[in-house]
Amino acid sequence: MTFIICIIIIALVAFYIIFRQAQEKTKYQDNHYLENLNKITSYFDTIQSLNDYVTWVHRDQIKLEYSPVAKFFKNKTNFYKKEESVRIFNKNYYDLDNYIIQYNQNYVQSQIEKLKDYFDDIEGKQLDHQQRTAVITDEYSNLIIAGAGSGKTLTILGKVKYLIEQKNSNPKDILLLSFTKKTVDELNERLINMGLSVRATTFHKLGYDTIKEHSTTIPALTNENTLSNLVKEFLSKEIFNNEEALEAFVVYVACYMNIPEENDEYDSLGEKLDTEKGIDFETLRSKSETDLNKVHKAALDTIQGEKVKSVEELTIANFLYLNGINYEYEKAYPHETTMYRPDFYLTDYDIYLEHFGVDENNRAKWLTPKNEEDYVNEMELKRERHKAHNTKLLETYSYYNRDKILLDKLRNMLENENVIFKPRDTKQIFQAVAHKDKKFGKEIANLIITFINLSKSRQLNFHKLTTLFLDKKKTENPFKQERQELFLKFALPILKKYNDILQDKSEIDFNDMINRATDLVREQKPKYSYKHIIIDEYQDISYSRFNLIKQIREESGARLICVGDDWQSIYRFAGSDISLFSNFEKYVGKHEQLFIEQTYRNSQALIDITAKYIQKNSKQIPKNPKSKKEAQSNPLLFAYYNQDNAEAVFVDEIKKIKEKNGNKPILVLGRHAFDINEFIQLKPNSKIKYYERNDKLEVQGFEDIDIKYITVHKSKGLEADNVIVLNLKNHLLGFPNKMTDDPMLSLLLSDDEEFRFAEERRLFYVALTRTKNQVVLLIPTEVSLFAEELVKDNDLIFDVNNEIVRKTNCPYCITGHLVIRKNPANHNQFLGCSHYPSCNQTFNDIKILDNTILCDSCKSGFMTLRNGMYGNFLGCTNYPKCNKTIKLQ
Ligand SMILES: Nc1ncnc2c1ncn2[C@@H]1O[C@H](COP(=O)(O)OP(=O)(O)OP(=O)(O)O)[C@@H](O)[C@H]1O
Repeated sequence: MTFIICIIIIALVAFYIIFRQAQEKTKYQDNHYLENLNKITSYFDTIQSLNDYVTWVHRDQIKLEYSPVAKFFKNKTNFYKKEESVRIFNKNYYDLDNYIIQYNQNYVQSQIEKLKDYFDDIEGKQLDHQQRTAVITDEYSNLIIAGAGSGKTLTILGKVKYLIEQKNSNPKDILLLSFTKKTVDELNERLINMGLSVRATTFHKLGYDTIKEHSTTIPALTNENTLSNLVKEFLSKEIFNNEEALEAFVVYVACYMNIPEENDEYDSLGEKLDTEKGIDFETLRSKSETDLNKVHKAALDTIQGEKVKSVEELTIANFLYLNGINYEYEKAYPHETTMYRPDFYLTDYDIYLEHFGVDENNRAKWLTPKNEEDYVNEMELKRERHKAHNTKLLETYSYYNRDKILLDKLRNMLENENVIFKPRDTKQIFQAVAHKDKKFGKEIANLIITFINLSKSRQLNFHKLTTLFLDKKKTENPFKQERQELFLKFALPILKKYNDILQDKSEIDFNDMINRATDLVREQKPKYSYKHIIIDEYQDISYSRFNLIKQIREESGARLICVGDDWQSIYRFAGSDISLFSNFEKYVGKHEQLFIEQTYRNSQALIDITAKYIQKNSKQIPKNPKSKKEAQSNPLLFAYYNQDNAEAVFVDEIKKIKEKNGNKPILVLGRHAFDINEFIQLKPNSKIKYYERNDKLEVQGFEDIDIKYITVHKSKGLEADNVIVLNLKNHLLGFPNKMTDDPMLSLLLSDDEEFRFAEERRLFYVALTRTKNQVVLLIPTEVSLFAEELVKDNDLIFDVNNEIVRKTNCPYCITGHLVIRKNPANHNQFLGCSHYPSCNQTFNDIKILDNTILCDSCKSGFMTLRNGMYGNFLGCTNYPKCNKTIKLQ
């Protein structure tokens, strides 16, 4: 029995084995299987034969091509024993992304080694490692992020040369683009010298050529001043025929142009005052009522009219005036003998108005604890005074600014007191003001131009802009909403008029040209042979230019190489949008990011300062620029001047540069073209002469030095042995120019630029990085925020003798400094704050300037010499409120 069972089992096993073998045989001879196995071989051939940088597009093509094979062999580990290749395939295919990453890294490295000698001589220079990597790396989209003076142009030339000579590219298949005629000319000159037949072109030429080729009608390009002339014309004449625009314009300038910010937004009162400096604080009432000035002239000994001390006060004063509510500013409170001047007195209602710098918890955190305590006590005292004399006091607070509800609150409060609003005729106000102040509202002209350029670049017409605004409206605060609404009421008619004019004349502007070209490419889908599109100065890209390139790529499948420096993006006014750079991924998807950080122009000492300075805005891409260049001396120098000695100081700086550097060229840079005028005397024997025709500055006694004067915008891409930067002034039109960063623009930019003066900071960075040696900053009495910041952040690099470092700061507002003043009544000298009247801190003892010791107990007084029973000692100027003393040996 057992035997029989054994036989059966053996037979079953034998049968099973034979069955399995037969099954295996058919399995391995199955055509489908064999086909797929063959494809594995072809897959490996493809992988083995890769001999170029592999883009993700190419990689995905491979993946797609072999996906049926992959599906077939997925999880089929039982094939592994017989066919090792299936195992290897499964491993490789499902890890292809990493495989290609590794492959590309090896490829770049092997090319670097193989082509060492080749890259040792590009235009006679040895490319550095990052430059070589950038040249060889050839993803479908590439962003090469460079530092100033890091050889962007050399890298681009190296790339073109490499593609043609090493990768057999046809020169016609390379589209090389730059923004200005100047940079294109420079590229072409160098390409010719290198014997390369690729030619660079501007975006405009590309747009124009596209239209010429694909359209039957070729419109004329409008004069570049058409828009600015129209804006000027509209604001000075036509606005009077458009009631709604006129009303909006006056209200905007009066109450909305400057945005009040909560004191807590700043580290100190002084920082707020510094930021607001340059704003015209003369009230609308004073500007439109000439009689008022006469009264003021007599009473307050001022010819400057009614000037207030802060943005909030200006907003309140103008709001009252526009609504026909009579007021007196800082009128002495009549019920007491002590001097108390409430901010506003509403004459027809016997109401006082005070704006207090506190938050919702009655705190003034921007002051030192001691000063805060005094401030809050003072507020309480004011309230008690009004209670005692039974006078009505209305209060507004700094925190209203944070929620942007200052004017709303004010309106409610006044209505509750039955104050009657009798809005004045804005046309009359405008005419009166414009008659007296020819510049009234003119600062807005440039903002309107930028606004129109940006909206045209984004192809936002009248309708789309209104929709966009309504969309954003939901998220904006009431003040900003109102502000935008007003702005659009006068900006949109200008935009409409501009488009109408162009249409009537059958003209287009640069933005139209690019947009039209984009539409043509989209509609007609022309065949392009481009394999590479290289964009120089990519940080200046606008939305419309980007779209044109995107469209051309869709038709050509060309690889994109964008080379730029986001730290140097300075053409927002012409429509450029930095988020196309900083959010590259969002616009192009997968891409390779490369850096070139070795700087050949500036010294390491200068880079340390400038890199720290620009990266304070955390939205700038972090970089680690390096230089092998040692500074000969301080890389940054400060030279102070005033109205009377401007010419002499300028000439003296030229002399000093010559003593140090001989006759090497000097580049003088202004924030605005007119900045140089301050140094040129309007008399025949002026020592400085400026020839606009060729940007030449002739300085008496130094005719043998090549000195050029241009604006920082024009200096982009240039370098010089020495650089002088003018107009480091804290003013609306200083450096920073405070008009360029208006929130109206963020409506049109893809990404809000929240950092204060972000565009101007980049502009200043461009100015600082033009030099091969030193930068001299010419600083007038009102020191620019940027110059102050450099001093504050880099105190070690400046001479201790430097005037700015020796200043004694005011302990109340922190950034003001103490200056000697004279009491007109008794002629006694005392110390006052340079921020007076906005900061009215004083000290009687002027010796504080000779030996400044800030009290470490209250931090708001200074230690001064006192006589006591037991001899001399130092005591705090805040005694008796502060008892701090220091014994003297
Ligand atoms: N690999 C290199 N070796 C030596 N010098 C170099 C190298 N690369 C660039 N340079 C030099 O560095 C200087 C700066 O180069 P370039 O003007 O091309 O810089 P950039 O990046 O365009 O500067 P920026 O953006 O500030 O205008 C030039 O004098 C250039 O010749």
